[in-house]
Amino acid sequence: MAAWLSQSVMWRNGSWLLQRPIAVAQVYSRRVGSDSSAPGHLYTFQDKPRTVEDLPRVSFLELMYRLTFQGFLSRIHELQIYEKQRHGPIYKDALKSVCVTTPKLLEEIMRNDDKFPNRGDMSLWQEHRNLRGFGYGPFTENGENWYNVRTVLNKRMLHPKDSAQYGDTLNGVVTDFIKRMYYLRQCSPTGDLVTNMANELYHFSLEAIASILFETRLGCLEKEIPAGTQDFINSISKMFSNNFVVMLLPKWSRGILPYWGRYIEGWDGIFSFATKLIDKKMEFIQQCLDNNEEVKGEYLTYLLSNTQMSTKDVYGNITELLLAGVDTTSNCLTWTLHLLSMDPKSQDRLYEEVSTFVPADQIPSAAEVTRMPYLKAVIKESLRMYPVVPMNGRVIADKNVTIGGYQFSKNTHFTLGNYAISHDEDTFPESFTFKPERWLRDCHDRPNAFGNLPFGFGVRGCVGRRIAELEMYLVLFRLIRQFEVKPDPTMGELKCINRTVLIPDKPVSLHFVDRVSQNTA
Ligand code: HEM
Repeated sequence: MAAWLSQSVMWRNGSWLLQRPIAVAQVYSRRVGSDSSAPGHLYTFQDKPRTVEDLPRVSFLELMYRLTFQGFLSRIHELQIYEKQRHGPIYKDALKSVCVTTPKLLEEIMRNDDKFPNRGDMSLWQEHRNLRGFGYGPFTENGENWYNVRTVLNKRMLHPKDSAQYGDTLNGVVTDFIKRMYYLRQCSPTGDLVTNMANELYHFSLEAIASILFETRLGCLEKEIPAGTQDFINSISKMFSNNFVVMLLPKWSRGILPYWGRYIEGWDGIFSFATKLIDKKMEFIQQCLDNNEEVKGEYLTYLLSNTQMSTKDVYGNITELLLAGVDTTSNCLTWTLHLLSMDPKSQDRLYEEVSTFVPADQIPSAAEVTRMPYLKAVIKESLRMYPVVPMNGRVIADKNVTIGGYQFSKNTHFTLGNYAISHDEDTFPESFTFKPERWLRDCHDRPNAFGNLPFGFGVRGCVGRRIAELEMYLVLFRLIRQFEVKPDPTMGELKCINRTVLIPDKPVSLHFVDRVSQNTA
């Protein structure tokens, strides 16, 4: 597993998108009639409709018991399913947030979302930006300012035709990754084993997103990873592993205990890496202008030369994009390869598609991969089974809302239990079985779209979605066309744990059997 992920021990309200509990936890006693689990109907025994007071509740002590004695701390995503079984699909959690765990309830929330949707309190991240004079990025910004930021960031990124322009850049990274796979296989005793795929894919994802954001190659796929890049990876680890502790400790302890200092050092390392690359690009653009040359470039050039964004805001935005673009795609790819290795039938079907869609000597284009139904279905099903972001949040601030038949006042915080939702048996029969076919157009019963929203929903949905998908399609296509992926029998059963994102509980080893030498043998 990528070094920083394995070191990262935080549980930030279960989600990397929400970095602090919304309020101090309180212990509640259950009210009479509160354990009904039939949302969507008004309360029949009272004149007034149900309110938040009528919801089933998880107490703080119960939560502590589950995390410690029942071992849910590293399996917080599974706790969603556990609590759903006990309390029904909507309940109040120990941190005063209302949890929803069915596609229908999720849809109700999303359809009532604010004009400027809000995931919750991000003040801890904002504090670092304030301290160092950096602007806020898409995660830390809220309200109208967030909307203005997104209007700029969305261009050249969000629309499929925008992401398609990065096809060649990404293909260059994929080519280097395939070369690295050959090198790693060669180094293994069997000649085809790669022993820490998550780590390899982490480097691939970092190289890929940096090649788009900074329009430069970092060298993460070389035999030796450059020192500066390794410092950046370590800084991410440092920031995340201290984030949770800092969140729990009172502010007065910051000068006494080491965590705050480490947390800030982590952020400083992340920003130092990103700002150096941005400064380099600014110098390049200035040189072009001084020489009366046309300024050509992709994402960063666009932000620096075609928008009104100040330099401190470019620093803030690009750094947050970079942070979001690494462990998300790398983990999804790790799970996808694992699932395919365990399911030869699905892998054969995927191989058939990739080997017939594009001639064997050609590298697929962005347009080609986005037209391949089975390839897309495989990624979608992998994200359903292992949603990279297993829990998300929304604060509905504009208005009072009725969700599942309960009335909620403005500013209610909702926790969206993505993991329980995408394992909802009514929507996904045999929800723990990998079935990419569910997502094919000719499937009779295509599932409710709200059952699987791995990239979120609406205007606040993932800005990197199209780039992430393209990157994953291109690399998966090439890997499966080149190799038959087989499990390593010595690895044992792979379990899923929650470390910010859903990661495997041990390093993933896979055999990559070369299809060409296999066919000619
Ligand atoms: C498998 C890959 C990815 C998954 C599953 C994923 C998932 C998500 C989810 C669930 C959200 C929250 C959306 C919401 O609240 O409705 C989000 C937000 C975000 N993602 Fe991604 N993401 C992925 C890759 C990326 C990449 C590659 C980038 C960078 C290019 C990125 C940048 C962001 C940013 C900046 C936000 C915050 C958007 C905002 O608040 O306006 N993500 N992502």
